[in-house]
Amino acid sequence: MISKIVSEYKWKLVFAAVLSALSAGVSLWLISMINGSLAGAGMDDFVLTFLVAIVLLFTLGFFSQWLLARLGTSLVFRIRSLLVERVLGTSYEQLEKIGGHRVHATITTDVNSLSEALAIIPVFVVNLTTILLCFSYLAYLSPIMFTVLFLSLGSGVSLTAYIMYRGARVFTALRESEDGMFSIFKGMVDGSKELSLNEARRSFFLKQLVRPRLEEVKSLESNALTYWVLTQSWASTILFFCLGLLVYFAFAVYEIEIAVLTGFVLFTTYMVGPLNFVMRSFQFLFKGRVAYKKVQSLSLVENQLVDRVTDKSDVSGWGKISVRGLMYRYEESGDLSFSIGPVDFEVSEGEVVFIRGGNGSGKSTFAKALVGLYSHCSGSIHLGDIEVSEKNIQLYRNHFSTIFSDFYLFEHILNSKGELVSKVDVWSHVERLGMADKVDIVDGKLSTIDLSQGQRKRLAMLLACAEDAPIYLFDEWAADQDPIFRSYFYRELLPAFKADGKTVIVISHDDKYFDVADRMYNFELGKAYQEELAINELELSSQ
Ligand SMILES: Nc1ncnc2c1ncn2[C@@H]1O[C@H](COP(=O)(O)OP(=O)(O)OP(=O)(O)O)[C@@H](O)[C@H]1O
Repeated sequence: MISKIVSEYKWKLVFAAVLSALSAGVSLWLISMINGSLAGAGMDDFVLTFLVAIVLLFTLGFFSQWLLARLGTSLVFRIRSLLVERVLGTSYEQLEKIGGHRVHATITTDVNSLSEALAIIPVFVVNLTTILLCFSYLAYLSPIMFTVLFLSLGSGVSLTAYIMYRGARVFTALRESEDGMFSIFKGMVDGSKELSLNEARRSFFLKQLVRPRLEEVKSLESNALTYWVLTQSWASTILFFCLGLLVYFAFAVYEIEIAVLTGFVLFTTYMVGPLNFVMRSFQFLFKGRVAYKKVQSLSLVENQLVDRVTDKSDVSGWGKISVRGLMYRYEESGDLSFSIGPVDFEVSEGEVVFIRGGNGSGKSTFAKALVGLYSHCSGSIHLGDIEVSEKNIQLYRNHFSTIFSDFYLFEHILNSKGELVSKVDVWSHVERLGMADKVDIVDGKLSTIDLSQGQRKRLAMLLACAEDAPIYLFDEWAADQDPIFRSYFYRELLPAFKADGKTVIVISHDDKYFDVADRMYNFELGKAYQEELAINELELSSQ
């Protein structure tokens, strides 16, 4: 991802670096001009040349800084966009493994660190070049004095490098700890009801979870900052130490012309700025490196088709979905890892299929695998005669509209082509779902989603109906409905969907309505059993 961004911004980065280098070059020119005057060079053209240099310094300095500021904001925009595209392109399975809080932390924290590091690179290179130019000039001025400067500065910089290395390790630990902090913040927002209500839990949460974690972050942060402040102060100190050494050397050890010594003093003093910048940059570069590793560790996938839309109503005539020997295991350490399968399952076009089973028996896990959310399954899924594979998985997924028990209700209502619906097209669904007096649809958007859980589920069904996919999958949808609407769902809505040619897969604990099913599967400990006889039994019970 970074190489892609760097190649996109290559010329802008180079241009900013060239402008900054020219600006630094003009500064050096000014200093050598002043040094020349101090050494007794003529003053004939001094004023004019000096003024030209000053104007150049301002113009180049302004444009290089302005360009870099714009570059910084463009980089944040580009990295953020790319990262969002990658999150959207990455499978649900992978995101579930990563954890929402880590993705969120990366989008907010790592993007800034990465763009800061990238934006600083041109100025870093320029300052480093300035230091090298100063060195070359000083080496030319007096090789012996330069050797003294180089050796003293070199040993100081080696010590700085060691301090920075230690500091970088703290930054990695700090970033890991921040992930934990974001997870706690997520719990605080998601669990605000429970925390507001329950004093003991709130106190435990604050004392045992929040404070220790914040303390840890604070201590790591101040540790890291100590290293950087140490580096900064050391960089300035070492230069002045070198200056003193040079003066001592020039007078007491080795007789040096005063003009040469002035040159050394001027240039070494000038180097304080660039050297400080280079030292300060390491903090951002190290942070950027940690952020880069963090982004890489998420294994987000580049997906060129992330904004493609296929008309869902075009995916008809599929006949039958046949699942054979499907197995899936959650990645977890130890013996506690749950797995489903081998599962054999079938659903034909126009059927209403029920899935039942105890809590934790694997119904939702199977449903996610069935609709193509879990790709690392063994066994096979056939859509008609076609085997579902990596190549056609999105086409397969387009057959489904789902409402899982942990669904997210989006505000915008889209049709099968992914366009915003008009109110007249979907209002009959709103009425059918008993929501006409609760919401309106304005420009394809729900007027409100601040509703009860049962009502939000009805709106989720409205969104599913608007999408017009051939297969609906409802995971314990009726669990939050009142008895009247629950009965309406099983007795009226499901048959109506079937009459409209839809295929419906329903995960349900409502044994009172199992007679609605054309086919029924029972899950136990991750295994599925088709129940032919149970329907007859339930028909009796419902009479
Ligand atoms: N994200 C996950 N990571 C790891 N394991 C999981 C995850 N989600 C579920 N499991 C495991 O899978 C098991 C089955 O969960 P699943 O949600 O499929 O059950 P279910 O039959 O739908 O239950 P319920 O009727 O309570 O909704 C759980 O007991 C748990 O061990």
